[in-house]
Amino acid sequence: MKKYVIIVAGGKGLRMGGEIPKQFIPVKGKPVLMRTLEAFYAYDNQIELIVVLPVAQQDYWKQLCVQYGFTLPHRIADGGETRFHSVRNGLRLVDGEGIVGVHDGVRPFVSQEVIASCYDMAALKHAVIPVIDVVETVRHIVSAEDSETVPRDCYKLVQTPQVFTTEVLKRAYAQEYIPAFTDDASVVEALGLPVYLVAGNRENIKLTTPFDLKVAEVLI
Ligand SMILES: Nc1ccn([C@@H]2O[C@H](COP(=O)(O)OP(=O)(O)OP(=O)(O)O)[C@@H](O)[C@H]2O)c(=O)n1
Ligand SMILES: C[C@](O)(CO)[C@H](O)COP(=O)(O)O
Repeated sequence: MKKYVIIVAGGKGLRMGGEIPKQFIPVKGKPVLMRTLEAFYAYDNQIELIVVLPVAQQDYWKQLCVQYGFTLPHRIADGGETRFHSVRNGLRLVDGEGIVGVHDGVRPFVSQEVIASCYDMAALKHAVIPVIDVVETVRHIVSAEDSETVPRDCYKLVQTPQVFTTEVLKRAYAQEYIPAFTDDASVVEALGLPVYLVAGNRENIKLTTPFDLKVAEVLI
């Protein structure tokens, strides 16, 4: 079955701050986004790579590709107002039937095992996401004076790639946007469909703050 991945890199990176958008920051000498694309190409060199970037950054990305000799074939879609809108723009370039993953451009440390298990299970279950255990105690906060410990086994941390049959993801993204759509699973669930969980890898962090960049330098 044909495979696609939509790599979303259309955000503003406000929590990271800095001069360069976080997806272009070099980690051990190579921009994060290139490392992310390479992870999917290493999994399957026939996978169709779709990169979502703000219109204003697309020329810069093309320059970086020349500068770094980056030649993996990929198509570019325009970033949108939210992650939801960026995914929807990327999905417009998915033209056939198959399996489509959505992955954050700023998660370069996804393992080959996790990519493979998400795509393998998606063919059977239609909607699959990787999750990891919560490793600290969790409190539910009502107010500064009113909070309580909750059972952490009832919660998981959600990663990407989130992988679906193309039919399911296209139907999901035809819905109206609501702010509760923070990932692709939440969009698919709004159709009333179940989402299947597989084990993620703990290194698959989302580079969100400057602290994460320090961790990234030691993960390579
Ligand atoms: N309009 C948007 C917003 C987010 N993303 C992408 O979704 C992923 C996860 O989002 P996050 O890490 O929260 O990125 P930003 O929205 O850029 O960060 P911030 O909230 O700090 O501005 C990132 O790869 C980001 O580029 C996107 O493609 N389009
Ligand atoms: C999609 C996601 O990476 C799953 O963990 C995450 O929700 C995106 O980050 P955001 O902070 O919600 O934009």
